[in-house]
Amino acid sequence: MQTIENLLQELKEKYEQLKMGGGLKKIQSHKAKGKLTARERIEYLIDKDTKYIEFGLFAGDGMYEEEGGCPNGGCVCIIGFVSGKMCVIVSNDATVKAGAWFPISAKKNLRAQEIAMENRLPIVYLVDSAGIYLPLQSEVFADKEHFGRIFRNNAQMSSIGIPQVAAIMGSCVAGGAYLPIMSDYALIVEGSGSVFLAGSYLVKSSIGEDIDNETLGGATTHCEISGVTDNKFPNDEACLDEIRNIFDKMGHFDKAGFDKKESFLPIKDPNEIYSILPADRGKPYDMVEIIERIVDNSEFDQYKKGYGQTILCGLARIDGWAVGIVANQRKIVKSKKGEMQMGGVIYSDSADKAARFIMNCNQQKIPLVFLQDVTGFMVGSRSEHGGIIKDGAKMVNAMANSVVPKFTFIVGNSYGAGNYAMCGKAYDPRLIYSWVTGQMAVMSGASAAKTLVQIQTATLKSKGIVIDEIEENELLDKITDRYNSQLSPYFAASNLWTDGVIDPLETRKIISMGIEAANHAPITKRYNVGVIQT
Ligand SMILES: CCC(=O)SCCNC(=O)CCNC(=O)[C@H](O)C(C)(C)COP(=O)(O)OP(=O)(O)OC[C@H]1O[C@@H](n2cnc3c(N)ncnc32)[C@H](O)[C@@H]1OP(=O)(O)O
Repeated sequence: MQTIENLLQELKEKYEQLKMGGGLKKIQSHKAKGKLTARERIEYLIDKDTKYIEFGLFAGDGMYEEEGGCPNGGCVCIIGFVSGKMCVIVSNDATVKAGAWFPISAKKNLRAQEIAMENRLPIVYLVDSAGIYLPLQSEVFADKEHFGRIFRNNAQMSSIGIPQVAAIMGSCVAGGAYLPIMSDYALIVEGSGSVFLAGSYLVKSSIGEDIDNETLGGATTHCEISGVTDNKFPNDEACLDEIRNIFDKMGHFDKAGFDKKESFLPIKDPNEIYSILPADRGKPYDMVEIIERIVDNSEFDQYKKGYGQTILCGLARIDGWAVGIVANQRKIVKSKKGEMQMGGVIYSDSADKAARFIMNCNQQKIPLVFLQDVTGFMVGSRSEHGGIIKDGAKMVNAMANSVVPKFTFIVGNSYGAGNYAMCGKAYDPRLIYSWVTGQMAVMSGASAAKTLVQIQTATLKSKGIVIDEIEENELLDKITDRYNSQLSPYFAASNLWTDGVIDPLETRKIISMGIEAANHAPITKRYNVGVIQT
């Protein structure tokens, strides 16, 4: 059983390793060309001593070992501040296969554009990419959510008024050439920046023309002959300074109007979260104790405290922002009818309460925060006959149709339909992070194995094959191991089912910056839950 200290150490080590992108040797040869690395470009560009959120750090981790790997999904993405303006920054990492796009790179870039669009944040592209990763072209080229979607988004973002600023700081090849040129600004660095639909090798092979890449599509060519780029800069720093100038003059747009007051730290020590969370995921604990270590002044104003107690709902402030919190209670509780309810399980009454609370938050323009530690909805005849499906559906309906921004944190388990009802990735949380203690799957390894073994032995029996206890146990172990390897928060983050894995102490910052980002996008849609089962 992993202690939280071990899990935090694992996070630290993974972060240190992933920060190195394509590795030391590749960084050295990249810098020898006079270029800053993807991370250095971001560090130089953003306002000093301001907070930022990185998303997609774990994208592709462990996914393409046979290809040499694609750490960080081949680009670094953050939400941060440039000249006082909040924005999304996407910085290609040319130390990873010359910044070529793996399938997961497409997913990550689309996520960055989605964050910019949902929150109406300006976006900066620091381009240094060889275009599609050719050996995997069939997985990244032609489908709806593949490479082409980026330029469709460039066009749509432009039409809805989202500023896009691009700097060509390395190669920008083939289809990728559209990205900077479809932005409002296309800056280019002399010597290292180049942009063309086909490089010199392809030009030679297709039309027989002999030309070098710089003459074909370098900074001077595009600033003085084709007019494709706006201005050239002698080095990365000068180009990044110009982006800061552009942001400095950018105007301010309407806000959503979420409520913010003076910020107060929790009175109860947030470090105590580490000791409240049990290392054994099956053990109960009081989620109120966790919430009180996240919210301002440790003040959590519970809604219907005595009813539907396996879900906690209530209002609070986080860094001054008003929030509505929906959290799974892991304590064993006694229902109003006197029955004992298991912590972490959603019952009819808790789903019913949460649905109503979510509706209230929408009515009052209060952003929602979901804290997941859920094993699913209650099973069995008592629950089914009590209509759990319609109460669960009501909660899903209220949450899915929410017009206020939602933020999700996987504190512990995230299993089954509990993941859905508690605003999993499919329900458009503006940001979704897993704590190091998070685990996500359709069910736990042990439950899945028991279920699958029952199905498989029944199938074999129907064919006249009976397996003995030893064989059954081997099957059980095999399935449990496979499920457990996929439960890890890093597996989810590598697939971009979440935006990352965090130390619980980062939760306040992510919620605060997430609401600040969301405040850039006025709510234009009326809350309408459609048909609700009563
Ligand atoms: C929408 C349609 C498209 O996007 S088609 C994309 C077509 N792309 C291309 O033709 C670009 C091919 N690449 C190049 O011309 C050069 O790599 C450029 C971008 C000029 C960079 O050169 P340079 O800095 O010297 O790096 P390098 O060539 O040593 O490459 C480093 C490692 O990356 C690899 N690489 C490069 N491009 C791709 C690619 N598109 N697909 C797959 N792998 C690519 C190189 O093979 C090299 O790999 P390794 O480090 O030797 O393992």
